[in-house]
Amino acid sequence: MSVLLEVNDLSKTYKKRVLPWKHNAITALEKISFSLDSFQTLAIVGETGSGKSTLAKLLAGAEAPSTGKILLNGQPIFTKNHKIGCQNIRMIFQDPATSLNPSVSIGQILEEPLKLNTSLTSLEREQKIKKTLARVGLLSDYIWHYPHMLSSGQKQRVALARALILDPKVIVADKPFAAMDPSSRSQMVNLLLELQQTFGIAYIFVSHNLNIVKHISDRLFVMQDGKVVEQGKTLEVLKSPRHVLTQKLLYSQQMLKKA
Ligand SMILES: Nc1ncnc2c1ncn2[C@@H]1O[C@H](COP(=O)(O)OP(=O)(O)OP(=O)(O)O)[C@@H](O)[C@H]1O
Repeated sequence: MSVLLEVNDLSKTYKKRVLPWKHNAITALEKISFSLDSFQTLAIVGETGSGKSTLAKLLAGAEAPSTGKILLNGQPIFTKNHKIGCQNIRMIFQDPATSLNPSVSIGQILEEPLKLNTSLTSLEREQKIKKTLARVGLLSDYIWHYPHMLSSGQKQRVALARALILDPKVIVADKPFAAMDPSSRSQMVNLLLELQQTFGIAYIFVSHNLNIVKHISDRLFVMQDGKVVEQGKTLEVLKSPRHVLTQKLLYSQQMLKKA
């Protein structure tokens, strides 16, 4: 049987205009290959500008890769069938304040992916929205709320509901807790773990927070300058980091804790 997600030689080079007639190539992500199964979480950490968000965006189909393929259950997605990719790999962004349209109600935000990707009737969509809100711990009344009426933790739950609503196999979360207070953050971590246990979702989790990464992930990639410089089982990498960058990240996290 094939693995859930297989990534082969995925890379991204951006062209940046430096003069009106001249572009420089920026390799945001060098060729990367890996696989991930249901119930697994891969965490990605690294320095600022190391290519973490680029990898997340490529995996979620938000950007086209320069090279490489993404296979889901052995089938190429995004290149051949964008819709299957969009349904099965969903993304949660860093800042729900900007990723949720402020002029649209929560009900409409959650209905949009259903309208675009399913043939559910209006009543079925409403039922699915209420069920999904309950799954993320929000009352069905939230359908009538607007993003500005919610706390940052509630907004991120709505963003999670929007990701969950199509019953995806993979969720890519790009620094999803960066704008949250520690208590809402730990509630969200527990919620993500619960959802994984129940639905077998695979997570790709980009973060700067090694404590969360330690708690939530099975495997870890450490990135620098568009390359994975260290990888392995999360607990082993964090216990005996071999690369100097991993050691540096651990050291700065420990210093932050002491401060
Ligand atoms: N649309 C773009 N056009 C040009 N360059 C880009 C673009 N997006 C990212 N880059 C460049 O690619 C590199 C990797 O950026 P990326 O956002 O993936 O890093 P990151 O590891 O997620 O950083 P951070 O942790 O600060 O969010 C950086 O040099 C960045 O400037």
